[in-house]
Amino acid sequence: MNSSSNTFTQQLQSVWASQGSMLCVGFDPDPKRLPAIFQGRPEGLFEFCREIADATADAVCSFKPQFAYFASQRAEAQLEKLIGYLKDKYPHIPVILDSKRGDIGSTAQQYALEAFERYGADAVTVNPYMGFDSIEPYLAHPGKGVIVLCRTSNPGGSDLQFLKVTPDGQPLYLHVATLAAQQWNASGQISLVVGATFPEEIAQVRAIVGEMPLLIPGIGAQGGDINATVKAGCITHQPGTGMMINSSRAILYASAGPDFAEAARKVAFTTRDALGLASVE
Ligand SMILES: O=c1ccn([C@@H]2O[C@H](COP(=O)(O)O)[C@@H](O)[C@H]2O)c(=O)[nH]1
Repeated sequence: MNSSSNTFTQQLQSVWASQGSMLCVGFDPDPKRLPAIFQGRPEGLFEFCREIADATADAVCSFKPQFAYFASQRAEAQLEKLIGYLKDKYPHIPVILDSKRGDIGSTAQQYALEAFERYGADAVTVNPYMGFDSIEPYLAHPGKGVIVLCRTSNPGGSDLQFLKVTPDGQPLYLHVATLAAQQWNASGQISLVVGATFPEEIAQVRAIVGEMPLLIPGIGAQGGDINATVKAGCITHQPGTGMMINSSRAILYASAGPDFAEAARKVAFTTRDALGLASVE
């Protein structure tokens, strides 16, 4: 099925149904952790990620390359090639560029072109700290997904996200969820990032945003609880939908040996099945 004319949200709806998966595999290729056969190769990051994609594609609802792992290695061309490969070979699987952009409108326009035209991503992560005019330029790209940081998975996220910011004492992350649901999402392009490390907050956000898709990092290497996450983020009448639950390092580095792809596939399927089971229990 070619889904290039579908919106990000439509792509998600069909991939949740066709793949029966809420797993998002993240590409965070750390040169120091690549299996030996990829070390020192000019396109080692691309080749490693391609093997992981081919090994896990039938277990996922989305792929999420992390921009920093490519940019730090002067490997943006490999990121471009990877996303091109994913879109050609797996057009039904949405690709999220995780670059967490945030800047004034004129610069945000350039970041939006970078994500959607240079890289051809279906969605991009953005930081809402600079307000709606820093998010609007991404929404000018019809059908593309704009995934706004809300309650991040890291411990330091509480430093700012827990601050009470409204007269009735709403913390910042719930205020972001409220703005996203009530003011920013007229076009239906917005999703939110909520960490699996904070299931109570996932449930609070879900109560505010209805059926809005949630990108949930934090299972696997960060130790988030799969059952608690799925129960907190589920859409009651549509089990198996509503979430892209990301795992990067636990899948990428399941083995550092020649069996790395097979090991990644095994972890991806075990994770997909655990997510599926939790959604129907
Ligand atoms: O709150 C956030 C937002 C983004 N991330 C990103 O997700 C992956 C997590 O990787 P793991 O190896 O599965 O821990 C990574 O790319 C982060 O940049 C996040 O972890 N938390």
